[in-house]
Amino acid sequence: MSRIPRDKSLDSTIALMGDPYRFISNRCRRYRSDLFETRLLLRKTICMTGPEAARLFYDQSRFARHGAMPKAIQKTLLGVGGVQGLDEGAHRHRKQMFMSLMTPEGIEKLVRLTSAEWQIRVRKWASMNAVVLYPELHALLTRAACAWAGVPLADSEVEPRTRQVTALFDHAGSIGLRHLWSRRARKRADSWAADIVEQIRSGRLRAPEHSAAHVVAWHRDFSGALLTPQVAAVELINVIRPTVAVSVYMIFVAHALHTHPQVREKLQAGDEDYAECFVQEVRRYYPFFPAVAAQTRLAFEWNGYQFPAGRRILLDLYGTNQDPRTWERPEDFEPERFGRRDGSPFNFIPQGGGDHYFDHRCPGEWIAIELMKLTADFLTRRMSYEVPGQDLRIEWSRLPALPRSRFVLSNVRECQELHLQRTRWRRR
Ligand code: HEM
Repeated sequence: MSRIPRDKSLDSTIALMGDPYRFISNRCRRYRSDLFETRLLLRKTICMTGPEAARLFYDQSRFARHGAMPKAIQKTLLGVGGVQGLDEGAHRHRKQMFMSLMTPEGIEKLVRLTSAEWQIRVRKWASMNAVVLYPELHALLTRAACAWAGVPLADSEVEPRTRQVTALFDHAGSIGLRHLWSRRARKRADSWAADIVEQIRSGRLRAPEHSAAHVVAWHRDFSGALLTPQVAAVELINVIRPTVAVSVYMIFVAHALHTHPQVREKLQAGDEDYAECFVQEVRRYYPFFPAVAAQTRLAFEWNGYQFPAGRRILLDLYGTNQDPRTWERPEDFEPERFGRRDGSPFNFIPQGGGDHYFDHRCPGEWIAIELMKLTADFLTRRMSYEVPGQDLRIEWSRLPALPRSRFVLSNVRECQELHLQRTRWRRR
């Protein structure tokens, strides 16, 4: 039996916060192992990286999610009582509710709504000297996500709701005031969403039948009861918040187009297959979600290592997407690699691994991909712009990591002649 390598420091929380994306893979390289043990927030934690570790992590007979996420993340990013902390039958039943929203028609509708918002913004940006893209995308996506989810949003509400929803993912991983702001935003966003659920149930608000607000408000839990308004609110926000968070990937689409101009030419030609490979490479190459947490249900042995019961486990998402055993020259940005990928659900895991319906893998993966393709389409074919001098270096210690300048555009123009119809959404 081999001993799981132990990190030397008493607690590694500060080291993790300082380099959240490379903390696990750097140490695994140092220990020449796919796993090591450390303490995070004083709790013993086994950190793992790579496709074999990912396959193990998604074995539900060995790992559970309930109680695995630190409270600070529950009180901000995730909310309390949502699908992320459920296990077994209760999880599969709730997950089905999310998957029922991810139909080709549903996703196509969201892409249409987002495209209309992009068009409105491009016209506005054309009258501005400079545009900081990241905050602009927050408002654009909040409008599109709410319209899609059946959540009414008056013009006067757009700004405060955008700030609240954004704080849930943009400030959750911070400490100090930004973290407190995220906690306050969670309380406000939950009470806004709970009110919408109650309005739908009492007949004061009619949400379209297949919209997220309608589906969540009338969803019956495993036991047959309606969700409490508080839990329904968390699940409704579980649709709106991550849709707005696609703004992070959209910024990386812009960043990749700027730093790899040869890619832009290929996208301008309108090759749909290449566009798919491009956004997959953006999701592989750039950092977003560093890791996911679970805990062992029971003691077991794996590859000669003994795992104790009740141990917290962190799976390295970013490092697995960069693992040289799967990816040749992982440090190169090369969309073509996705034309020859094996398609394993455990070696490319920017939004989690395993199965969308049965595991905790992100149900919004197809949304993220389609909204990123839409972004690439706008930035290469439907508008022109310049990228003025700015600091585009990525802030690796931030969660989520972003270019320091948040991507500034100038001289924006709408391309009338390239208003081409997007081809229909197709699931791969
Ligand atoms: C912005 C891009 C996105 C990223 C980087 C992302 C990332 C992730 C990750 C890493 C997980 C956890 C996987 C695991 O625990 O194994 C997750 C779960 C989840 N995501 Fe996403 N996500 C994104 C977009 C979306 C969208 C657009 C939606 C919905 C509209 C969504 C809804 C959810 C939900 C509800 C879960 C919990 C699933 C479960 O526990 O079964 N996400 N996401």
